[in-house]
Amino acid sequence: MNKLRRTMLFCPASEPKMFINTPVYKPDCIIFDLEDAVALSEKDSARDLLCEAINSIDYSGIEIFVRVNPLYTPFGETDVREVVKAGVRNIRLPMCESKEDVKKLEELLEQIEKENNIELGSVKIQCAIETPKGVMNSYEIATSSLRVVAISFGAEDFTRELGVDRTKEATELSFARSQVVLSAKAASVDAIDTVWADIKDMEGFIKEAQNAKTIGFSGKSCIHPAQVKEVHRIFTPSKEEVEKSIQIIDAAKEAEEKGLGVIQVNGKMVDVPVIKKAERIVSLAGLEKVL
Ligand SMILES: CC(=O)SCCNC(=O)CCNC(=O)[C@H](O)C(C)(C)COP(=O)(O)OP(=O)(O)OC[C@H]1O[C@@H](n2cnc3c(N)ncnc32)[C@H](O)[C@@H]1OP(=O)(O)O
Ligand SMILES: O=C([O-])CC(=O)C(=O)O
Ligand SMILES: [Mg+2]
Repeated sequence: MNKLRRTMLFCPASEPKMFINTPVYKPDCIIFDLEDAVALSEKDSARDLLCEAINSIDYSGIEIFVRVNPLYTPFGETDVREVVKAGVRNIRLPMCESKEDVKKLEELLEQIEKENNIELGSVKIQCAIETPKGVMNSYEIATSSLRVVAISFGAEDFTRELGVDRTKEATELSFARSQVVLSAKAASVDAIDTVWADIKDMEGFIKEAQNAKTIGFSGKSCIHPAQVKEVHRIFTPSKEEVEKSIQIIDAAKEAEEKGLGVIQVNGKMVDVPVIKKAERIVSLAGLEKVL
């Protein structure tokens, strides 16, 4: 864990006013979208606009991704070529279904890097898993290239492909979301949960974000600025959690010095997994500057 990816705020590349404002909301990452948020007739102009603007805005440390169109569409390859030449170093690949999809993007990136004197391997990939086939292949996707830094789940396309409605209870998503988390963890990459489309339903959004944290996601995609601060609150360890973790780590150190194994802190057993979890919380808090 060395980069915070709690929030990925989507912003349509066809909306210059919105994309100038995105850093104001301080998401950990911004995803400029050239795919589904952009009308077919606007694809070329949105790409041009984004490439023009990307270097003139101060994103002050926010990680920038661009969601390109899939490589099987007439826009995908040009999207990748132009945004990488404009300086983008993170691509979100939508509708990713197999390791071959990643390999195709990897070959294209290698070619673009060579042609433009860009360090080989410097462009990273986030694979969006949003079909049943993608879910079934999520581990091979996550391990298909050293460039893959994260995999994300997309519930809107997933439910479309499954032929069901997306419900607020999200029972139709539970297996797939957990599978994406397990594949990401097994591959040591980040797992990013899906967007919540009902921007007026904050209660539903918060419930889903809390569940995302509970089942192991590293963060959640957002579509509206109001969602960003809620995800940060949920995914940031609280002061109490950090204090409790420090207490556990200190007690474990003392026990080790005394040659003791398992101990108890505040009536709860503390052994190796508990200590490791406490260390993870403290390290996360360090990244998030809670300490
Ligand atoms: C299934 C998928 O593929 S999801 C991914 C693709 N979808 C997207 O990228 C959509 C991203 N989100 C949006 O485009 C917008 O939030 C919308 C269209 C849904 C709603 O936008 P609005 O009607 O403007 O919402 P609202 O009035 O609440 O916005 C409040 C302010 O936040 C800004 N804002 C809203 N969403 C965003 C965003 N994603 N990024 C930056 N700014 C935003 C608005 O411009 C507005 O700014 P202002 O007060 O200066 O005028
Ligand atoms: O990746 C996401 O969360 C958004 C998306 O494309 C989908 O849900 O189909
Ligand atoms: Mg989608």
